[in-house]
Amino acid sequence: MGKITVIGASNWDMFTYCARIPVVGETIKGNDFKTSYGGKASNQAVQCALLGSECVGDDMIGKNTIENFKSKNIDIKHVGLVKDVPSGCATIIVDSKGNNNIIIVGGSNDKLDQQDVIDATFTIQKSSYLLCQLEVSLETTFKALKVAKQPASSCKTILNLSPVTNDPLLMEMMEFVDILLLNEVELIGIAKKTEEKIDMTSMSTLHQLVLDSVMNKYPTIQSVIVTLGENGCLLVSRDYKGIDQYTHVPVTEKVVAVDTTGAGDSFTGALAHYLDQSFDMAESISKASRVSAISVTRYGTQTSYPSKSDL
Ligand SMILES: Nc1ncnc2c1ncn2[C@@H]1O[C@H](COP(=O)(O)OP(=O)(O)OP(=O)(O)O)[C@@H](O)[C@H]1O
Repeated sequence: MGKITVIGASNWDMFTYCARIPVVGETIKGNDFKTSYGGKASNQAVQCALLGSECVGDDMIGKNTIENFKSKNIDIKHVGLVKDVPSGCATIIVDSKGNNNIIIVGGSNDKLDQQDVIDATFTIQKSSYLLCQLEVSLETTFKALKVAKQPASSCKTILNLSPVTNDPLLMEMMEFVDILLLNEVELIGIAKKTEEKIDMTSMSTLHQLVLDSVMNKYPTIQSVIVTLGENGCLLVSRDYKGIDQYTHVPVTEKVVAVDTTGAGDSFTGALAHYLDQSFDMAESISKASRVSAISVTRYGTQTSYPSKSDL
């Protein structure tokens, strides 16, 4: 099996748990406060590593975070410390149903640039998968995707479209993506639709949105996976059943969610791990769903992720 390289952000997550999310100008009492290592790239690398994959991090963070990566056997060759810049951090408010609101301050993550990617060229091109998100500068992510798809490289690219943006650069980036992973809100975001007008529970409606906003526009994208929370995932793939059909992969077991923060990252990291282990797409999705279902039954982001021995 190859290596999985993850490029993007690492944060210090601060969780406030409360009965409901306050409205603007309101002060309420919370029930609990917890902290955890977070950030989309960092989360995805940790979930890959907990399942047994060899991972390379590529971001800029604090000393404790580097220790956290080391303790998970993540290769930190390309992880850097930036002087005089605070680490990225996320303030997360979780209500009693497990729903959340998040504010992210980029800090050192905003310093990750194209030169950092160029320095990691050899590592990226020798990897089986490159995992990217949209939490660091688009130019940096774009560069990483281009490096991965150079003729000398056989690295496959997975882009997790989060947090979603309608920056025109994103349209150019899509040409370098093999697998696009997004949730239903992000799908509506790139389709430039409004949620109220779409029946989100209809798989055929979501399938049509995937065709119109991704598959018919970007012929290089092989597969699109839309994560649907407790409703599982929708897969549309050129190399699975063809794009005229969709596959709905429901969640394998019903669970009681206490905190869904980072479920998407758990799913993304696990998916890369199982694809790298040569499971086919539908099987990898089903296995990744099981991993992320466990993560929503526990509090926090990385603190909620299961390892191989928990499965
Ligand atoms: N309540 C749940 N029960 C079982 N599985 C769940 C539940 N919520 C999420 N999952 C699993 O996690 C996957 C990802 O969840 P979701 O679609 O909520 O991602 P997301 O919106 O990107 O999450 P986040 O942005 O909070 O990280 C789902 O496809 C599903 O497999």
